[in-house]
Amino acid sequence: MGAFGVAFTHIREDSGLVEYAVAVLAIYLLMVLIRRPKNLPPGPTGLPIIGSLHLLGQRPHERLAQMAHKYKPLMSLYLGQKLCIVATSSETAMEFLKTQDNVFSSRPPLRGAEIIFPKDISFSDITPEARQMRKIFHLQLISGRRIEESEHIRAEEIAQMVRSIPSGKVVNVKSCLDAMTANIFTRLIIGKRFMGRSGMDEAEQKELQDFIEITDEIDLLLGTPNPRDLIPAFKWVDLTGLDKRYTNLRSRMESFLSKIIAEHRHKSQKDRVMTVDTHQDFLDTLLHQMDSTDGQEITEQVVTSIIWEAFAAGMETSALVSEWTMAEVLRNPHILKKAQDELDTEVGQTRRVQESDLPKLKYLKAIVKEALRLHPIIPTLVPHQSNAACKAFGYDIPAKTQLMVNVWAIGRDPAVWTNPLDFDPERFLGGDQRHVGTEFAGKSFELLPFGSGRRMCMGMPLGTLLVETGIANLLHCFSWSLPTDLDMSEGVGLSAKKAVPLCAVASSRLPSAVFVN
Ligand code: HEM
Repeated sequence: MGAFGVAFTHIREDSGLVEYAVAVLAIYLLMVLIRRPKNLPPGPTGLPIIGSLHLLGQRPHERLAQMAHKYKPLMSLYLGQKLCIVATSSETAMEFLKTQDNVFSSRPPLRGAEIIFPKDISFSDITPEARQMRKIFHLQLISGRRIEESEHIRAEEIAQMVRSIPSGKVVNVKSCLDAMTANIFTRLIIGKRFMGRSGMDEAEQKELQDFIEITDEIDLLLGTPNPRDLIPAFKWVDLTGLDKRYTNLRSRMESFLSKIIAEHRHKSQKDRVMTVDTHQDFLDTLLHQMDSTDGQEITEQVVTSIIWEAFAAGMETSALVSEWTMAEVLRNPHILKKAQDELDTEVGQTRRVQESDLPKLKYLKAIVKEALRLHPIIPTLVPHQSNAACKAFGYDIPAKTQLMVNVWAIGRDPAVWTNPLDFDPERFLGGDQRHVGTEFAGKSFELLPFGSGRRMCMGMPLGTLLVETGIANLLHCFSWSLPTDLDMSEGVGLSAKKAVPLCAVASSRLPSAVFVN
């Protein structure tokens, strides 16, 4: 059942409330029909009250791509009562993310985000206050200087991951990537290492368990559409129980972090439980900012939002891209071989890959780019919203219209990509002259796994560095084979996860001394 299905199951369970809601909505609907704007892009008519929600199915990006065949690459539809436009071509994406980026750089208000992440970056409009947060987020976590300073963390965690992989046995590759990514992010952000530690006491195990549950719940709740966002008559009733879950989650996030803040404040770096790093982590710098402005600009509420947002935005996305990339390489042995040949030539067999090797690894980089084309983790981007009425392609788009850009469908458009469903890194290396200069940093509108323009992913340099170095190490250190046929299906929901975790057999291909360092 898709995320929309999950949300509406709760409604069906409480039929009394449904009757009440239907009566109120019938009246409301009449008013809406009378006020429906004219000259919109084409799209499905939709049903009363729910609009076209029922058409979205388990993987909305797939259904929207099918609908775009019928209604053209710019279509409009109602999700509940919310008017949405969907861009499904590089031209329409460019119109909204570049030409009219200033109009479409707002976010629609989402009840979940308002409660879970008040005063955040990703779900707020770019106000002067938010600009200040974005600056701090950039400077203290993901700027070039910060990335350079934290290289040792990524190197140590990747080394730990390859050491933990047993030779000749079936390995759950997804779990290895998840643990490595989580450790990098927890060390960068709160100076702690949670995963794969032995000898944890009860309090530490509880802390780890809390961390996993909170991050899973954030992911689940943000991926579950709330009828209150889509159908104004539901605004006053929490029919699905989602609001209660948001509030519970937020208080768990606060209490988890207040303990960590207390540790940061009251213990010296050396004494901190589980602390492994001596440099300032992201939380240290936020607390410093908070103290130096007397909490005027940055309050503990803001710190809580930004810290959890950094986990939510960077951790799972990077791990999922890594898993899809590995899966594509392992099901294409000729690509695996070519990548290993490149690694042996450029790095040799007497040491592991380091970040400084990456500029030489052109084929490896093309592999990651190709995985991002076929498997963008946020297939229709985080929703944008117009902050003023505008015209596009001859249509009238009212203010407060939601924009979805189906980057999943754009990356598979046969008019742009030759054999779009084939995994073919060569297409970026001269195999298709049209794509020799295609990149994913927001300038090539046929490849937008990080979006483009003002709301583009802020963490792209860190995310790609982590994915490329992790994948390079896994391919360099091990020969790989698949124990069974690889299931490449996508799970349900708004983000593109692999439905079945990747498992494979790894055998060491480098001398054992290489694994020690
Ligand atoms: C390879 C991994 C990643 C992928 C595929 C990815 C993808 C995306 C996408 C598609 C968006 C939405 C863009 C839009 O709405 O137009 C986004 C937003 C964002 N990402 Fe990433 N991301 C990744 C890693 C990271 C990392 C490591 C961080 C930082 C720790 C990060 C921080 C953010 C933030 C703060 C936003 C919100 C930007 C805004 O609303 O202005 N991401 N990301």
